[in-house]
Formats: sequence, structure tokens, C-alpha cells
Amino acid sequence: MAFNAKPYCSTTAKPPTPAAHRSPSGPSPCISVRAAAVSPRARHSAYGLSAAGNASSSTVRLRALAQRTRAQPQPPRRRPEYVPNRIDDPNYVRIFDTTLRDGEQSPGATMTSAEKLVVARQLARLGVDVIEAGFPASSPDDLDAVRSIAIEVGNPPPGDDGGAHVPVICGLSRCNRRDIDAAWEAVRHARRPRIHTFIATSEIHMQHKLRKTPDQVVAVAREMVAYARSLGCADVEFSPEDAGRSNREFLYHILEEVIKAGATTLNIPDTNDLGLATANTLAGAHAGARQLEVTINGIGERAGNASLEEVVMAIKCRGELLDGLYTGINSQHITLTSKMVQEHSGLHVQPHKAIVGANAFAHESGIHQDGMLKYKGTYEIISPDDIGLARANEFGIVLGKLSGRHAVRSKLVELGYEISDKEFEDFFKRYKEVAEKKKRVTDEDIEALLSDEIFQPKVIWSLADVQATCGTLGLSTATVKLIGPDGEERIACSVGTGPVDAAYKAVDQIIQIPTVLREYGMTSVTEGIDAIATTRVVVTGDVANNSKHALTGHSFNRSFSGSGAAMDIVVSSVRAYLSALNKMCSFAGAARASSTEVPGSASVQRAE
Ligand SMILES: CC(=O)SCCNC(=O)CCNC(=O)[C@H](O)C(C)(C)COP(=O)(O)OP(=O)(O)OC[C@H]1O[C@@H](n2cnc3c(N)ncnc32)[C@H](O)[C@@H]1OP(=O)(O)O
Ligand SMILES: CC(C)C(=O)C(=O)O
Ligand SMILES: [Mg+2]
Repeated sequence: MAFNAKPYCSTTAKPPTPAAHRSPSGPSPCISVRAAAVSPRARHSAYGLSAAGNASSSTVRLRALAQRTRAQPQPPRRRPEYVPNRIDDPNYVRIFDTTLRDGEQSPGATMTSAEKLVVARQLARLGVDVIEAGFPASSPDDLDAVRSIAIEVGNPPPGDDGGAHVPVICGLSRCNRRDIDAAWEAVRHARRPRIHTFIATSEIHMQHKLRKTPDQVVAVAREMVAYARSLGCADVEFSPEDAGRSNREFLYHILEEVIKAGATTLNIPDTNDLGLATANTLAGAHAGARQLEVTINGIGERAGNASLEEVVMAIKCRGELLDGLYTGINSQHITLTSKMVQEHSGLHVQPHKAIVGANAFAHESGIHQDGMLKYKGTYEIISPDDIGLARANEFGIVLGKLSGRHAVRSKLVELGYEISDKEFEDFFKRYKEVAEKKKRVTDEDIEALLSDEIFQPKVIWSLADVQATCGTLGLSTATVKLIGPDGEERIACSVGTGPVDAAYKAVDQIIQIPTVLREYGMTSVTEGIDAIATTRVVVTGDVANNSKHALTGHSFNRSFSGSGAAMDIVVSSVRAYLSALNKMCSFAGAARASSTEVPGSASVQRAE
């Protein structure tokens, strides 16, 4: 998590010392932990009562307060009016989004000004309280980008009657005048501008990076916070960078000093590389921080930041475990915002990413799918609607090799096919064979398999096996084994101009009905090397298949179509050919009526 320990305590870490909070001289700040801010009530109780100011005593008191809070009636879920250094509802947690600043620091994630503006508009729709729009001193372009966001997103839309949510627009700066001037120049156009200034407070950073003594760091922090306020900025956030590795007493001391200098939010950043961002952030909120610093999809420098969607949905779904906390986020915009940030930052989330990953609301294994079909709450704690996700099917079922009968049957019904139990069992067997070879079975795969397995003519000849060889070294060969209407297996081999031609000639040798192949077509119904190939053929037979035209009475040679599907193109082709030949045999059989001869039975080798 990113604990934001910003003067309104944000989540990072730990609340300022009692002394800091009792400070009579400055305004009370909000505490953020690179993530959250301590609510005024929590803060005052904890700090007011804590004598020593060490972490454990503060934490204990915060918990006691939390328990009392739990028993109280829930406050109305309305975003409290924005006041820089306090939040009037102790349960309200501000969401500080730094996608456009810290998120943009992810290698390769740089966005153009136009892209940043589009994302900022979306963040406002999402309802974030603060947008950290950039680091204006880093380049003239970034200053321009932050300024445009301040002007366009940081002000009410024309004609607004006061109902529109207008986020705070914030710019980051080091603790120096040049950076602070640039930040102010960029954000001052917003209705609610904020300058966020930071300086490292850990021994390792102060000594090796800043090359300053702790006293010098305190002096510059104090001076620069006061300078930011002197420019007319009423909302100043201060972050002690690398707070997690800073000496606690020193941390409290510098926080106390910046509060006196006019800081209104304290962010305690826990620059955390261990994948604990969301957990840390929630712990900060639980401990009283009331501003959480997050990014969309969790993007950011190195291992990234706490992700907005995880933190917000955890608070929404488990608010009761967090003493009734709530945010002003409209979660129905989460999916769109996540996609937009993926698009513009070029950083795509992994499929198993919580809340916004492609698999977060998809179910592929049979037991889960069965549970979902019976009651969605079994495997979904969040409704996809809650995050604005429209999924292709109601239950998020993705068919694969681990799917069971319930899910496959429901897919057939969804596709409009009602088949008998016996047919379904045959189909399911075939489905499993295919699914074992494919990563994912699509609707098109299902339809192709259905028409191959179920919607075939009466089976006279069926395919047992086929083996073909082909290549550039000579003619192709094929061996085909069919099962005849008498249940006997028959085998034939042939050569051909290609493996399909060779296989068809072998079939002809077995069935021995004069046949002309009129049309042959193959399509891959799905994508990728493991796609299912569907073959359609049209054949005509001899005079025995002649039909009379209904209107003219003339005889014509009737044609028969057939289709087949398989992942192997030769198998698919032979299935289609047999399907057409079976139709033709049925027709011929009906025409001959009394004939008992089995086509092909006399001239081919019987299998052992
Ligand atoms: C934890 C964070 O995420 S911090 C934000 C990080 N984001 C960025 O750095 C992105 C934008 N950065 C930039 O574009 C550039 O680094 C600039 C424009 C800010 C500065 O560029 P340069 O002037 O060339 O300095 P450079 O980046 O090489 O070095 C940083 C200097 O700032 C100093 N510095 C670092 N942090 C701070 C601070 N918070 N307050 C004051 N000085 C600081 C360093 O000690 C170093 O000073 P030195 O030149 O006296 O040794
Ligand atoms: C500037 C600070 C807040 C920061 O980005 C960090 O500590 O990660
Ligand atoms: Mg950072």
C-alpha cells in the first residue's frame, strides 16, 4: 500500500505524535498514509490521549475509538464538503489518485498532455477527491498538462448548479522554490488547488541522496511548506519520503514542524516493494488515516502503488470490518477507467488482477460454474455491475477442459440448442476431447461441434480412424478405417495429390458409390493454431440419385452436402465427406427400397 502520511494523515503508516496534534500554533492537518488520513475525531482522541506517542499506544487507542465508532449509527453516505485540513465525517475516506504522477513514473508509462487530460476527466467522473496531476517542475510539458487539468477538470462544468463533483487538483514538488513555483503556477487555476511537497526523512536518503543533516532537512521542509502557503495556496500536503525507514521520533518531529508551518495534509509514504500495498493502505485506514493514495491498476514506480480499485472495493465490500468507512467513489466507473489507463499508459494488467483483470469475473472450472449457475454469490463477492463490467454472458462462464456438464449444457441452451440427454452425453464426450486440446472453447467451437456431432444425417458409415502423410517428397497417402452399416470395420489405403484427396479416395474404395466432389470448403471457426476447422462439401452421385424437378418434371442429378469439424483438417474433411455420403446412401437406400446390399461391402478389406 502506499501509506500517505500527509498532514491530513493518509495511510502509510503511522500517526503523528501527540505533540504534533496538540500543537496550538498551526492548523490541524489531515493525516494520510501514502494512503490515508486520520479522521479528525480519531486523530484528536488518539493524540490527545496518547502520552508517549509511540506506535503501539497510538494504535491501541485508535482501535478503541474504532470500536466505539462501530456501535454508532451509520452517517449519511454523502461526500462531506471539502475542507483542506479536516473531514467532518469521521468515516469518510478521501481517495487521492496519483495515476497521473506516480503512475506515470512507471517505466514506459509516460502519457501525452492530451491523454492525461482525458484520464483526469475520467478520474473526476469516478469521483476521486484529489487528482495528483503531475510534477510541474519536471518539464514545461508536464506543467502545461497539469495546468490544463486544473482549468478543465478542476472547475465546475459550464452551467453547473453546484451539483457537480469538482476534485482537488494537486501538483508534486520537491522542497525548493523553483518546484513549488512551478506547481503553484500549474494548479492555481483550479477551484481547489493543492501543492504536495516532499523530502526524504530516512537516514539513508538524507545522508546519501540529499547530503543533508536531519536538522537541515527539517529546516528546508518547514521553510518550503511555509513558502507554499505564502503563495496563497491554502491546501499544502507534505510527505516525508521513505517514511517507512525513517526514525520514528525524527518523523514525528518533522511532521510537527510542517504542521506548524501550515501543512494541511500529512502523507506517510511507505515506499513498499513487497507487494503489500493494498493491505498496508487498509491497515492505515483502520488505524485512522483518512486519505488513501492510490493509482488505477496499481501502476507506479518499481512495484507500483496500492490500486484504487482494490482499496475502494475492499472498503465498499468490507466496510463493516473497517468501522463503517466509505469513499465517494462511483465504483461503476472502475472498469472503464481501468481500461482507459491501460490504453494510455500502455501497461496492461495481468488476467488475474483483482477487480479489473480479464479473469476476475470469469469461471472456467466445472464446480465453480455449477455453483455460479445455482447462485452467483457462491463465487462472486462483487457483482460485475458494481464496477461497470458488462460481460458476454450472465454467469461469466468460460468453457474449457475443466468445465462440467452443467456449464456446457447451459451454454447450449444459451446458444438456442435443446438436445436430448443421450445426444448431450455424446456431445459432451466430444467436447471434452476437443477442450483438452484447446485453451478455450468458444461459442463458434460449440456450434461447429454440435453440427458435427448431433446434426448429422442418419449414420450409415462412420469414421473409426484416419492417418495421412503428406509433404514435398512424393504423393500423399492416407489410410482410412470406416465402420459400416453392419457394424464391421473396413480399411482402405490410397494415394492422392494431397492428404485430403488421398483420404477421400480411400473412402471411395470402401463405400464404392460413384461420387463426384462438387464443392469443398474449409474455414477455421476460431483463432489460433488450435482452432477448430469446419469443412463443408457438396457431392453428386450416379443415376440412382436422380430426382425429378417438382415444376418441370425433368430428371436431375441430386447433390448432397455435408459438414464436419475437428482440429485436424484431414479428420474434419473426412467427417464432412462421410456426412454427405451418408445422406446420399440414405437417399439411394430409400430409392432402392428393397435393396439389402451394403454399399462397398464386397470390395474392401475387412479389418481384423
Ligand atoms: C518518491 C517519488 O516518487 S519522488 C518523485 C520522483 N519523480 C521524478 O523524479 C520525476 C520528475 N523528475 C525530473 O524531471 C527531474 O528529476 C527534476 C526536473 C525534478 C530534477 O532534475 P535535475 O535538476 O536534473 O536533478 P536530478 O533529478 O538529477 O537530481 C535530483 C536533485 O534533487 C534533490 N532532491 C531530491 N529530492 C528532493 C526533495 N524532495 N527536495 C529537495 N531536493 C531534492 C537531489 O538531492 C538532487 O540534488 P543535487 O542535484 O543537488 O544532487
Ligand atoms: C513523493 C512521494 C509521496 C512518493 O511518491 C513516494 O514516496 O513513493
Ligand atoms: Mg512514489
